Parts: sequence; C-alpha cells; structure tokens
Amino acid sequence: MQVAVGAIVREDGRYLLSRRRADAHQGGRWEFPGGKIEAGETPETALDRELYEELGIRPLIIRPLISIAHRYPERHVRLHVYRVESFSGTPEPREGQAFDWFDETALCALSLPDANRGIVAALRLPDRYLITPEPDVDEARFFAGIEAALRRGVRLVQLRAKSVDEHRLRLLASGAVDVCRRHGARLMLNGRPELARVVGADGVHLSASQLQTVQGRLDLENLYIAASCHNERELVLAGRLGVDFAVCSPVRPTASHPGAPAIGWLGFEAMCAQAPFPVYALGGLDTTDIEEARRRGGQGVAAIRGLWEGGQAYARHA
Ligand SMILES: Nc1nc2c([nH]c(=O)n2[C@@H]2O[C@H](COP(=O)(O)OP(=O)(O)OP(=O)(O)O)[C@@H](O)[C@H]2O)c(=O)[nH]1
Ligand SMILES: [Mg+2]
Repeated sequence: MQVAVGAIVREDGRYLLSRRRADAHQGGRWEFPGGKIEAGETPETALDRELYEELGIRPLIIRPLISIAHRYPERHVRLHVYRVESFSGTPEPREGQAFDWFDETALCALSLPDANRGIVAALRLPDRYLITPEPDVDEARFFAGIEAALRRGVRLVQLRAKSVDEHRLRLLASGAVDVCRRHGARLMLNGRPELARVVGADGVHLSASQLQTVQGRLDLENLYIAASCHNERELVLAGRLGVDFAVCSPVRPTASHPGAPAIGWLGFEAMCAQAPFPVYALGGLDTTDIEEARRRGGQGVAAIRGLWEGGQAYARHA
C-alpha cells in the first residue's frame, strides 16, 4: 500500500500529529497526517487531498523527506514522507480525530506506528555529516578545524581516528565532545560504544566490519547508532541492528579509499529506497551535492575533505 504522509511544521518548530482512531490499523497511536495514494494520484496530489480531507488545510511548500517501506504483519506499506513547510488554512479535526503540536522532545516520547522511527530520525538530522580527517600530531589545529566547520553550520560530526591508540582516542573524543557541545552539535564516535558513553558522545558510528560482528538489536539507550554501508547486504545488517542512520559509499571514487568500486548516484538511490532510516551519501562529495543526494532519496552528504576547511591541505591522509 502506497501512502502519502506530511510532517507539518509550524514556525516554532513544532510538528502536527493526529491520533489514529482506536479501531484503525495501528489504532490509538499518533501519526503524521496522510493516507493512501489512490489510482491516478502522485504522492504530492494525494498528500494535498488527504491534508484537506483530514485537516482542512492546503500544503503550499513541501519537500521530500524520506521514503520508508515497512512490513506490518497484516500489510506492507510504503510511506512517501514530505516535510510541509507552509500551508494555508487553520488545521481542524475534520474526522473527529485528536491532534496537537509537538516539539522534537515530545515527539520522541510519543507512541508512533513502527514504520515511523525513520521519519523522526530524518526530522532530527541535518543535511550534512562531517567526518574528521585523520588527526595529526597538532591537536590544537585538529580541534580548530572542527570548530571552523561548526562555525560554517555543521551540526553533526563523526570523530574518525583510526591511527591512534585507545588513550589518545579518548582524549581526542573528550575534546571533540566539548567543541561540539559549545556549538549545539552532536558528536558520533567511530569506535566502541563503551568509549562513546564514557566520553559523553551523542552516538556511536559502526564500521561495516563492526556491523558483521554484532548479533541482534543493539540497545544503547539514548545513544544514536550509525553505520557505514557499501552494499544492500550491509544495509540489511544495519536495519537488524536498529541503526538511526547510515552512510553509503563510495558514491564517487575517492582518494581515501582508492580501488573501492563506486556505487554512483543510481546505486545510492537504490540503497535509499531500501533503507527504512535516513542515509547520507559519501565519497568525493561536498555541499554542492546535497541537493542531488536529496533528490535521490537521501538525507544529505557526509564528507571528510568536502566539509573540512581548505579540505586538501589538512586531509592529505584522509
Ligand atoms: N497517515 C499515516 N499513516 C501511517 C503512518 N505510519 C504508518 O505506518 N502508517 C500506515 O499507513 C497506512 C495509511 O493509512 P491511513 O489509514 O491514514 O489511510 P487513509 O487516511 O486513506 O485512511 P482511510 O482508509 O481511513 O480513509 C496505515 O496502514 C497506517 O498504519 C503515519 O505516520 N501516518
Ligand atoms: Mg489517514
């Protein structure tokens, strides 16, 4: 079943959710307004009709947010989710449903249909994900590089330091957490979950090889979990583990991973269609590629040199 769904956002950043009728599929849970796409409709025209039928409003500015396929025991759905950034009219419950506006924190505490986890993640994540170049001996310069990226608007950072020992990684991670905190940004640690917790990181980023070793769902309470994926098999593993988002690479050939076959934009698009969570495109990309990544169904781009000031100079070994 194809479904059009709207995450309607107000100027104060709150989202409108309705409560599903008790007797409906996923009854009693909160949902983003929307409904089944009928024959002859596009997801956009269905969204327009549904929002009018359910709330008496007309979407004016919408942008694709994420597309999610989900199998409930009794039906399969594909949700085509849009962020509705402006609309005309005043929402009213035309079908007698309860509805309310929720900020991000309240949204995370609601009971939503199982398919909606990826929608909430997509709403909370930015369109760019900085991966740090391998740090050299000059730590001050390394932190200044992170800070410069944060000043340019980066809000999500992965500390990736493969060449350092555990002791130094811990120092670097603590420093990176501090810098990110000051700018209201989140830090993902490429490393062990226990270390992420000790240093106060916001999440842990798993390499594709770590993905192979984890059995079942990984429950790290309020830590974000992300993973690096290079093919559809790894995406499946990431899904089983319950990641919040993934990075798919390499979209283009890169200097940091010579010889790795590029997946190209078509490969990236196929991976986005499969993933029930947000996906960043990685590999030879920078901010000028964000729009393309979004057109292909992604959350945005992840980059080392593409998001690092002066890129080439520092990130020579990255
Ligand atoms: N509208 C909406 N549907 C969702 C969400 N998440 C989710 O899994 N779904 C599923 O997508 C399907 C969409 O259906 P719907 O019941 O809203 O469809 P509709 O408005 O056309 O309903 P109707 O048949 O009562 O007229 C349901 O199976 C529902 O459980 C969500 O956030 N919003
Ligand atoms: Mg509906």
